Amino acid sequence: MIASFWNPTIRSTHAAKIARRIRCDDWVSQRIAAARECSRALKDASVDALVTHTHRLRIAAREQPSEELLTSAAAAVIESIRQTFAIELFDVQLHAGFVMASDAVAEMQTGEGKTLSAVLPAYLKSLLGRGVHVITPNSYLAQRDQEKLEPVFARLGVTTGILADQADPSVSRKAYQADVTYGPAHAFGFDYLRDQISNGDGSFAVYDRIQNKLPLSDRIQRPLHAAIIDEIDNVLIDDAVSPMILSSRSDQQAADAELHRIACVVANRLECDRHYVADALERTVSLTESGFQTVYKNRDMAVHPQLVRPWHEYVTLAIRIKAFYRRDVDYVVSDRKIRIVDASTGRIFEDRTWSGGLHQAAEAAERLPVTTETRSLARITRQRYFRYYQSIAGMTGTARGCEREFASVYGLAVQPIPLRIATRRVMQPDCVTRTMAEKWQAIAKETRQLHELGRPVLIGTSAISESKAVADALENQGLTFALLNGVQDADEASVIRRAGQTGAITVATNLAGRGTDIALDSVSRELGGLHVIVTQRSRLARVDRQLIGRGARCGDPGSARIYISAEDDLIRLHAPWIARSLLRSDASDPHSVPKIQRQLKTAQTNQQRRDAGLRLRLLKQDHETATLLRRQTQRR
Ligand SMILES: Nc1ncnc2c1ncn2[C@@H]1O[C@H](COP(=O)(O)OP(=O)(O)OP(=O)(O)O)[C@@H](O)[C@H]1O
Repeated sequence: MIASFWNPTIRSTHAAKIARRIRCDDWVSQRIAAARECSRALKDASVDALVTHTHRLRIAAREQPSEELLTSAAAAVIESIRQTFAIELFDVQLHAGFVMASDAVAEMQTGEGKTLSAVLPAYLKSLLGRGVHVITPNSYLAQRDQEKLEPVFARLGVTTGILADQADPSVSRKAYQADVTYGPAHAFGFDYLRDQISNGDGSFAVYDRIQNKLPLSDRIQRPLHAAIIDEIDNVLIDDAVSPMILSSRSDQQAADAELHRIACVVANRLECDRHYVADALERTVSLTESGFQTVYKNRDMAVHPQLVRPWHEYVTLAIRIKAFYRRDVDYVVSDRKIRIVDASTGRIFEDRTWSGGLHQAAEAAERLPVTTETRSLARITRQRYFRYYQSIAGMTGTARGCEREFASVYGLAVQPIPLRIATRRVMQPDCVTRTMAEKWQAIAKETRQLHELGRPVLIGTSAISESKAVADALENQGLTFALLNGVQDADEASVIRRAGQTGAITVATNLAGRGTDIALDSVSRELGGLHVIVTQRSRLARVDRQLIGRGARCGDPGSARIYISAEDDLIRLHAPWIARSLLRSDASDPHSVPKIQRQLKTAQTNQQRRDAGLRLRLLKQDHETATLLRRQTQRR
């Protein structure tokens, strides 16, 4: 059991078996035709009739899941969506729904209508009455989708719930009692950990829910059954590089606060390569012999009564903060607290802290009160948590490149869904500049030209500091814009609602990079649709593709352009040789652009490989810890 649970070959074989079925064109077209046929019998059915239909399917689901059940479920979903929104589900949406109902990943291009595609698998899995989790990368998308789809499910007699941020356990418990529960991935993971802590036997890392001794009625979650994951590459891959850790938090002043402050002063005196060696990719620092001598010059520090770790570690923490962590990029300061920024979504984590004293080093560097270190109460990797579901499925516009990891880690096959209609997106040639300052000017100029034509423009930046730089450049051009970067008070939903209107200019961090649907008004559609500006290539190509996918959706017109400068993070940190060749050549020479593009793509592929290696290491560690704990428990 444990061996098969961890065996990548068994998982990949399982994925291949599913893939053979869902890749069969005949199977798909027969299912779609049968569902359409069956939905005709339900046309204009009353709510009572639809609820009765669901009731019949629930009985059938308990007896034996079958192809007929799938067809009847699809028919009910088609009809409920038709009655709720007065629209007809497209074939590609049904196709994606069937793929997910078969426990696989549907790769459907951005803007093709994934939100509605998820209704079919969620409805089908809910028929067993054991709860379905519809998991999104963040709370905004969870709430938006639950509000939008609640009437569709209600018409079918299926209840929905939403996991609110920082909700009381009793409120979350109620949300989990619904047939379909929406929420961000971290909320599900942390509720699982909360239940394990209440269980109190500390063995949760090895034994899953079966082992939990807490009565079901006292747990927040029901036993994990089915998960449908939106933006599945973000949830299961990008965010899986670090485990979910539930910790006890205290805002009290740390006993060793003064030591962190002194460490900052010492760190400022040390020189890179002379006193320490820094690895910018791993964000690690090691002291040289000369560094050690300088750090321990004052011998009293080695035996200071408040030390909770060796003195030189305080100094290396302070150096790491100084060298690698940037305000308004990696963290923000608000209410005299450090708040971490999620690099992949641009969101600000309200309740997370760095561990191992790093958070305290950042507080000291920012001259804030230094708080007590959090104590880790429970942890779980995302890989382990999601494997506890009896079935998982998901959807994304960017699964390409992750197929092997999906198969070997989660047993998931990936099925690309054909485009409904050819995209009308015009990719403008990349714009290359030497410096950031030149880039901001070029972006402001292009924005003004498009704004004068009335076209809406979305400028997607990689960090909060960058969004502020763009904002300054636009203000210098006398342009009015909406800023969405997580630190301002603007209501995210209303900014997104206006972003596609004629003449709108929106500057956003990755907050608007995934899942957001920017609707055009009729005039902006006539004028050529949304123009998306990518201010720099991200370290992962999938993040760029998602941002570009905010425009030209569902057959709409639109365009996009990527800006590149020698000072971009991807170049600075991961491919400095590109900066050298860029500075040597004429940046405006169009012949040099394809070469730079190729080099940047290689840098992105290398990053993807490096991250995959990190996740593999984490998985191995997790497996080893689990095996060790299991042996210890058996010996007891
Ligand atoms: N069957 C349909 N008929 C008409 N409009 C639809 C249909 N399905 C979806 N849409 C519309 O298409 C737009 C895009 O849908 P949606 O946001 O679900 O796309 P998506 O694939 O999730 O995009 P992303 O990959 O960016 O998350 C929405 O405005 C939605 O209302």
